[in-house]
Amino acid sequence: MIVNDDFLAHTLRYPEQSDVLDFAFPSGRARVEGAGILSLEPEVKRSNVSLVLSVGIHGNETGPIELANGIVKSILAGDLVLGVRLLFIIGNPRAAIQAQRFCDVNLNRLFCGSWQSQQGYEAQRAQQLESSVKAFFDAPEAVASQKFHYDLHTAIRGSVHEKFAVHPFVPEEIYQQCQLAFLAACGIEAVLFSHQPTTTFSYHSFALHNAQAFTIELGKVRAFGENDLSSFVRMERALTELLVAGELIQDSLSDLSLYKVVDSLTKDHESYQLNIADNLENFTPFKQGFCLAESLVQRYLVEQTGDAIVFPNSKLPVGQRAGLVVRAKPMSAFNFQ
Ligand SMILES: O=C(O)CCC(=O)N[C@@H](CCC(=O)O)C(=O)O
Ligand SMILES: [Zn+2]
Repeated sequence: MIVNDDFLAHTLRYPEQSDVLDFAFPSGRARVEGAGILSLEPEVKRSNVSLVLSVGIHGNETGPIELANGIVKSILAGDLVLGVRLLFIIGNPRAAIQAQRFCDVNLNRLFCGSWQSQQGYEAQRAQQLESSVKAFFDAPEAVASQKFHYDLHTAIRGSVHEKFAVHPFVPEEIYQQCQLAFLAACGIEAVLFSHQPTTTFSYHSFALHNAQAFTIELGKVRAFGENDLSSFVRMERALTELLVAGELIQDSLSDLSLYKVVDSLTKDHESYQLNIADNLENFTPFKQGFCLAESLVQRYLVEQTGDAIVFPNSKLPVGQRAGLVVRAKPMSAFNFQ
């Protein structure tokens, strides 16, 4: 089996690959650790960054897969010189082939060991991804480097802010200004600050590996070949600069909209429903007292005018997250270092 420069094509061709494959590329050495998992070690010594770049954790979120695969292709072909350590992950190859969000269960709820109480393809996949990330961040080469994980997604709905990021829950509430300035340079318009730990992939890398880690939403879900790659140019430029020069390019924070997550909605009963239109956009605000969700168990009333919903979804099993309620905050409400 030979890996050519197109790792996406390789992954879709061999979605069940379990063999490890080592090969050289013009600026370093590569290892396919399993289906959709490619680690790249640059030739340059003392790389100052170890970056996990994951895409397609949800199989049908193809825009980020095409974007990141294009950059990795340029590195493998020798058109870009890799300057940092990279673990490139195409998260859910089986679901990507089926053009589905997932096969058995939502992969992005199975990290931090949650896969242990689940069965099926995604449970096995979460275990495999956790161990690849651990090996990557625990490697001796990572010791002196900064650890980053950017987990790229696209949203099911349209959004008032087309591109936005989810910041992991940080108990001490002190945030890294240079990461937010990097997100701004990537073309991110809004950041949500989580209010509690989760079992998402990015939270896992933050909590277990002390990485600066974010879920990044780059627009709306579209099929392979239907993405407008020109909408990713700022993200592409910022990632390329990071991969080649090890630099987080910076943009002013002044255009970023900041939100605190105030509640996580949970589907608490089969009768659970969200009282919103199917085409309502993420970040649409509500009036105080609006009954946003209800079931035979309870009702959720909006606490404050302006509170908005992100990721609303009630077509999921009881017990799962049905959306995040967020509240806009001024920059002065946050502490940065
Ligand atoms: O649009 C949606 O409803 C889902 C888009 C998506 O997959 N978002 C991530 C966010 C993860 C996080 O909260 O950090 C997810 O739901 O897994
Ligand atoms: Zn997703």
